[in-house]
Amino acid sequence: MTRVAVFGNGSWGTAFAMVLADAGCEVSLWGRNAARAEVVNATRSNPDYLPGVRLPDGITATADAAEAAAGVDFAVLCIPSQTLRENLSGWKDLLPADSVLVSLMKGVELGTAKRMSEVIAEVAKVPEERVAVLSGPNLSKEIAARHPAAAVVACRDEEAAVRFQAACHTPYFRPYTTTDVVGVELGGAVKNVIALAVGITNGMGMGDNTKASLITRGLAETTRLGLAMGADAHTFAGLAGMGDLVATCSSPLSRNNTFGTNLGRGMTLQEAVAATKQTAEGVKSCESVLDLARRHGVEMPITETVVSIVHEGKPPLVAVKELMSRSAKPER
Ligand SMILES: NC(=O)c1ccc[n+]([C@@H]2O[C@H](COP(=O)([O-])OP(=O)(O)OC[C@H]3O[C@@H](n4cnc5c(N)ncnc54)[C@H](O)[C@@H]3O)[C@@H](O)[C@H]2O)c1
Ligand SMILES: O=P(O)(O)OC[C@H](O)CO
Repeated sequence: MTRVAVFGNGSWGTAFAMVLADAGCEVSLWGRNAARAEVVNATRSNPDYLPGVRLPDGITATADAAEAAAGVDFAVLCIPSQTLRENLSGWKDLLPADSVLVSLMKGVELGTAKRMSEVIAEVAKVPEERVAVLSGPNLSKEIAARHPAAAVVACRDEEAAVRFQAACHTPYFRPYTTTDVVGVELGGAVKNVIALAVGITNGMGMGDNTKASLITRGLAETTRLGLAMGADAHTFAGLAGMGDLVATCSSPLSRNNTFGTNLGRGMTLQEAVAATKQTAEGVKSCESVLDLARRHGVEMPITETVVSIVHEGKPPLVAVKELMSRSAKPER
């Protein structure tokens, strides 16, 4: 039987542990809070993150990383992106030498502008063939309700991607494979920034034309960055690109979208942070995505606008006017 450790028992870590268990894996679900792990085992539920959802018997929760990592084929990492480096430093020596490390995270590291798979390879000192990424339109509550959805597993080693695809394939969760790790990770990280932009305009009372324009031009700037970094343009038309943008920018379940809506309605950054119980990766990653864009000489006007509103205190109305008054140009 395939053994998998999921590090991170928040909403996505728990929902994805369900997918793995439904696919027939033996799953250990690690969380830093021992009391929460006990509650999960005793009640077969995670009331803090997925209230009302019954967890399959194939999941065992633990706060002991060594216990979680013992003998696993795959170590799935699902904690806030900015905490990965520190956490993984403590876990790397516990993982079996032939295990594959899989990122479910959708962020870019502040300061280094590194993608999560790069942080994993660097910290765990593993070749990129042992690092995979899963991304796509996967709002955790809908996956936990077993509504049909698809995703992409990306790994430089296609055979490893196919093995993980089999480990998480269920009647309601359909994973595809690709070797375009860069494209899949950028799709996941930048869509959070675009969802903030959509949320902001939504909170300001703007409608669906605005949303569709931001999604489409957001995809254009994501693709520009991706091409500059060696990604495949097709990836951005797929599940990790357009697919995730549509889900995140349309859904009130999205934390990034909701965070943006709160800002657009007039909350300060501090108020919006206080109103957000879970991880909204775009709030920090908008700065690292912009950093990445500048390192690659790529123009990302929507990302720049989001940074100016979220971190530089620019009033949303002023920022939108500036975005719209940029010089006219051909569509590309
Ligand atoms: N929720 C979703 O629908 C969804 C879907 C796809 C991808 N993701 C991505 O998955 C990642 C995790 O998101 P989530 O939704 O599970 O977040 P969450 O806020 O629901 O849970 C985060 C988990 O990380 C833990 N955590 C927080 N700080 C930590 C630290 N310093 N050290 C160790 N653990 C810490 C929390 O206790 C919690 O268990 C993010 O990168 C997110 O973008 C989320
Ligand atoms: O709630 P969000 O904004 O982090 O989005 C969740 C997922 O990434 C959607 O695929």
